[in-house]
Amino acid sequence: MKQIKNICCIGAGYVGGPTMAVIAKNNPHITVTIVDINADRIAAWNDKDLTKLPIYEPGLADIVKETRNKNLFFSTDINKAIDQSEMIFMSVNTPTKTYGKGKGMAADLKYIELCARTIADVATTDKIVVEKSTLPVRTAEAIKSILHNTGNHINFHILSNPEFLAEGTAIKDLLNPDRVLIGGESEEAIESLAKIYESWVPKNQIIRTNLWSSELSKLTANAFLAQRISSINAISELCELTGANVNEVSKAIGMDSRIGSKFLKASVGFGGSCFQKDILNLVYIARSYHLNEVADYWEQVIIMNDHQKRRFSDRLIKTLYNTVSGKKIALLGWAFKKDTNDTRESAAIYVTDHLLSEQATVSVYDPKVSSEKMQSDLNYLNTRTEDENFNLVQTVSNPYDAVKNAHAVAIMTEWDEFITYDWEIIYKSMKKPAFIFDGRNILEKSKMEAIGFEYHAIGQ
Ligand SMILES: NC(=O)c1ccc[n+]([C@@H]2O[C@H](COP(=O)([O-])OP(=O)(O)OC[C@H]3O[C@@H](n4cnc5c(N)ncnc54)[C@H](O)[C@@H]3O)[C@@H](O)[C@H]2O)c1
Ligand SMILES: O=c1ccn([C@@H]2O[C@H](COP(=O)(O)OP(=O)(O)O[C@H]3O[C@H](CO)[C@@H](O)[C@H](O)[C@H]3O)[C@@H](O)[C@H]2O)c(=O)[nH]1
Repeated sequence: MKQIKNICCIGAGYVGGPTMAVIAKNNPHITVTIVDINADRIAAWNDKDLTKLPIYEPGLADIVKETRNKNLFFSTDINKAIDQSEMIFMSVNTPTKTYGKGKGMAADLKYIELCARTIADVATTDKIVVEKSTLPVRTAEAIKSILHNTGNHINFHILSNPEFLAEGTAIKDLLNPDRVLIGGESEEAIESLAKIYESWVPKNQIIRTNLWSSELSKLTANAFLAQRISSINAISELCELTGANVNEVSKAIGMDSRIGSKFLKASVGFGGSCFQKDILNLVYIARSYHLNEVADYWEQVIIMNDHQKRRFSDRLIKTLYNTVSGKKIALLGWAFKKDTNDTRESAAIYVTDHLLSEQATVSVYDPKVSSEKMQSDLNYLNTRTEDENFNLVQTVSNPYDAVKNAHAVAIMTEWDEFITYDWEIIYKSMKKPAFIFDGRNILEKSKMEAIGFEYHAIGQ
């Protein structure tokens, strides 16, 4: 088995940063260099002020502080880091394609292909190349073809090692993973990677499969997780019409050990950079094999999620006497879940866009998301001009400013601090009747009603 002394990770994002920091922490004898084409991102990772790291994750700054410039390095010198490493992780983004064949469905593999080509061009010694990005099943075949056709007689071994961390709990998940999955063809390469994980992960939790099972397991895990959310969200709509309470239904079914209690929280709809993209990709792959029933089955998870987001804003508008025109709506939360500054595919973006189209003005507070990010998320939708978005959406750094004179408060993210606010003061500062639309079911209905609010939760 090859002793790994130098690791390079291409992509200093939400996965590359935390994953490599944890590998470096647990393997002080290995030098880990994370590289990226984005110089600003690398500069932020190198910032002395740890509050300026490009990613907010509980516990991350401490590990970066402990390892940075000891055995963890951030750099833009991609070629040098590749050449000096025996093992290279590819942790670049694989977003949904926005052009050409497969537009809106397939994964865009241009970044991963560019990584493979750079490795092929630069490498002068044998390398183990690890797919850390989430990829369509059989991508390793294309990577192999690119690497093996360089004609420079270098041996490349390709492994699939998908990442299962969730944002907001990335460090906890990395330190105590349910399992580590390694797919590959070369036993020696597999064992070299397993050895790195064995420095903190129990051996029986490191599983080995063939390449294709590993690639497909990642898409399947996300499809199953998202499917649970869409399933409970589908039931939440029925609850609202029948007097059942979705929290009670979740608890009742979750205590069945065959079902399990996790991932049964009804919400305004799941967001994040992964679930939608990975299921669309799975649907695309199924269709490309002419498996239409399989594709339709998984596509329904997305259809249900889009319905849930739209249903939330429809209900808000309907309750506010069928119009929000000229009304101020306060949004608490913009991130796609608590404890992260990531906003990709956050339900808040789509709810805001719908409310703006109905001529509402929106005021937003999020403890970790910048005003610039909120505006750029809205501008990306291209529904209206940047100036219009800027004029209609007020982004504030104090939650009490967001709710002042608002007709309704919509809770979009389950940040813990929202529960502890002085809701009496909020009530007093709002227009009456004062409405709350709790997209995360985090507040207590009876308490809110006692204060005077008209309180609407999901599935109640
Ligand atoms: N975000 C998550 O929670 C999560 C969890 C598990 C798996 N994944 C998967 O991991 C992959 C990365 O996700 P992410 O959230 O870290 O993405 P990200 O956008 O935060 O980071 C990707 C980084 O790769 C860089 N990059 C792109 N092409 C490059 C190149 N050729 N050379 C050097 N750098 C390059 C980008 O500049 C960017 O900084 C995706 O495939 C995603 O599906 C993400
Ligand atoms: O019961 C639940 C659980 C989650 N959510 C929402 O679902 C979305 C995704 O949440 P979560 O899965 O916790 O975060 P991600 O960071 O998107 O992590 C998912 O996507 C990653 C990227 O592939 C995987 O690595 C993780 O295992 C997988 O959980 C968020 O909007 C949550 O608010 C709910 O609405 N109800």
